[in-house]
Amino acid sequence: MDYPAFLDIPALQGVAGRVRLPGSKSISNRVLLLAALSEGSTEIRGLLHSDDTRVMLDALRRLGCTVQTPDADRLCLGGLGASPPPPHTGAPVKLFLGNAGTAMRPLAAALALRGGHYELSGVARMHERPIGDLVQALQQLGCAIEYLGTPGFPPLRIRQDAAAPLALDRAIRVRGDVSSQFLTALLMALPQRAQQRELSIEVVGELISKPYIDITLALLERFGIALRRDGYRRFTILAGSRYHSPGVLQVEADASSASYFIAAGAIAASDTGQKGLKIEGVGLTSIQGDIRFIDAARAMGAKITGDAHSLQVRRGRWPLKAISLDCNHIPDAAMTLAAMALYAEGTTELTNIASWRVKETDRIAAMAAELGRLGAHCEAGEDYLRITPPGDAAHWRAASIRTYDDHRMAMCLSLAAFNPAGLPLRILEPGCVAKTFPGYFDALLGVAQTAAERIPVICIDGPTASGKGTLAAAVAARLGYHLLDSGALYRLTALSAAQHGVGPQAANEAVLAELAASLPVRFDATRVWLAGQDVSEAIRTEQIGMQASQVSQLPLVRSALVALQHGFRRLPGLVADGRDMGTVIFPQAPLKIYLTASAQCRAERRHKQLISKGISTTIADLRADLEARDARDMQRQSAPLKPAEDALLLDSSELTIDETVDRVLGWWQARQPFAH
Ligand SMILES: Nc1ncnc2c1ncn2[C@@H]1O[C@H](COP(=O)(O)OP(=O)(O)OP(=O)(O)O)[C@@H](O)[C@H]1O
Ligand SMILES: Nc1ccn([C@@H]2O[C@H](COP(=O)(O)O)[C@@H](O)[C@H]2O)c(=O)n1
Repeated sequence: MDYPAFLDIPALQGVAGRVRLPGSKSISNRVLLLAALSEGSTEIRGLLHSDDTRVMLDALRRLGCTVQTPDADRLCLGGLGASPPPPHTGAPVKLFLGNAGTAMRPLAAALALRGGHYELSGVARMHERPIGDLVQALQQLGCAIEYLGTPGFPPLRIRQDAAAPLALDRAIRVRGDVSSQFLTALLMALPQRAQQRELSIEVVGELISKPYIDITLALLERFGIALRRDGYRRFTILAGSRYHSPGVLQVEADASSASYFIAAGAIAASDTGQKGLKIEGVGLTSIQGDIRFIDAARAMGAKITGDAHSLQVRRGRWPLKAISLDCNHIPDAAMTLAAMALYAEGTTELTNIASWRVKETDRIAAMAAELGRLGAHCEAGEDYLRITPPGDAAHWRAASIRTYDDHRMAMCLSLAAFNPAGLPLRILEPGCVAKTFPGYFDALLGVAQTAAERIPVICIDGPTASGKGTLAAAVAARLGYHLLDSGALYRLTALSAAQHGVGPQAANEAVLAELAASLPVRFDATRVWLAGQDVSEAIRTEQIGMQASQVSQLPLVRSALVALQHGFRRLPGLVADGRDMGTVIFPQAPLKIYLTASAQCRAERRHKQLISKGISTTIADLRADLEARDARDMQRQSAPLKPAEDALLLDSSELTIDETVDRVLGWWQARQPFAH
């Protein structure tokens, strides 16, 4: 999925419908590693496809695991099981783990205990995320693991002789108060060495994020590992433990990702008669700790019901109620409470969140800064955050939100688009959501509702071959907006008419209008389908272009296509190219461009375009054709081609494509309210 450099979200009003969430990141990466350590193959269903699971999968492939994907929902991973580790004397196996803590920590432990020669590295931020307590615990055992950069942080080198004895007769001590991932890493790695004896881990300090340990324990059990435990202080892996693939394993949808939609359901009004939002793939009995977010959301006012596999959310108390909460049990989802606090009466206090400081970014500082940008007042401490929302609608600001390469910052702050002031919101670098939820914005905007007038439209009208389509597509891509190529609809009508043996002349107006009104058309990112047939090329011929120009003269045909064109106005916005976008179809559009170029220039461009497709023609013929088409478009009675009164004129004769794009984006930016 290509994300733009920023995404502007218009003010949102409601949510309704259903949303299907991607698989849990925590479960996905644990299951991948456990399957890799098992004998035989594991079929994993519902695996999350994101940056973090991709780096884990790449690493497992490099380690020798086989990976097959029979379809989009299933992945079969062949485990390493009893196969011998690579020699510690050979060249290192280099593993790049991006910014995935759920890959770096468990792999470091698993490979140190497996033996071999490895180098584990990640992005710059990963090299700032602590791993010293885990490394120390492994060094206590006698594992040969060292830092390749700053002590206490990745990158790491592991050079471990698999045959060398390890100090496994006493309990391994590991700190639990910095990251629970250190304990998870040891719990998943140690069963490799538990065939002959039982192995114990002792947690030093108060364990944080206990629910993540519960996920680890539940999954260890699924893979055949038996444990004895004393609360969260001591864990003993029983002698004879060995990883067995469970065969098939279904990954639950991500409970942390659910938190954004739970919050949206609690914040956004839904139309009378609608039941709010249904969240599918994760339910009330989830094994993920972040499911307890629903208790906090309920305390703030959300109405949440559900079953084992889904949740139903709607707004209850309004405004929301401010809460004071120890968030140790929901460290990731708690960030969403900070966004909900924007809509609460009073000050919300989130405590015991020190772990936020060592995540993808310093989340306490980042959250305080960005909520402040929206008009909230925040007080940030070492391990707490207090949020007082903007006093009233007048105190909200149209903000340009920094996301710090942190997916959760982007997703949480997107909820500010429901602000009562009706202000749009800009999210910078929205692509960071790919870490756990690549389709997040499509999912949110797919269930969000707002008045059509709030959805911005940029109209680009002009004569044939002036570059409208090229410009419109580039502007839409840069803004993350939808695209309407209205000429394609007239071309489709002409093609459909030809297929039905109906000529494009006025005598057939009623039949042509009927065909236009019921075009069985489907657009995807790059192709156009008519009655299930890919007609992307068929509608682009000069002959169909000429017939399109003829059918477009007919008022009944034009009216028949209006509703279809309005249907393209979807969140977050639209760039529409044609002849009457600014004058007839979207007369209230906030930006209208009338794009021209000299007839000679347009004929030359079209000539070049056709030659590149292997179609031979002359510039003179093309010029005559396009002038005839322009004359017909400009002189027709119904919706003639002309600049809208408030259109900006752009002559591209002397401009490159990039220059026209920059010019339009410059005009667009100048009209946006975002403070920098
Ligand atoms: N500023 C420009 N400089 C040079 N070539 C350009 C420029 N803008 C567009 N072109 C080229 O001109 C050709 C026609 O552009 P395009 O198809 O976008 O025009 P159009 O106005 O959408 O045409 P139509 O009216 O047939 O839909 C394309 O090959 C495109 O790459
Ligand atoms: N809004 C529009 C768009 C197009 N037309 C007519 O359709 C013909 C084909 O359009 P292309 O942009 O794909 O070349 C064009 O010649 C116009 O006559 C229209 O009327 N209104």
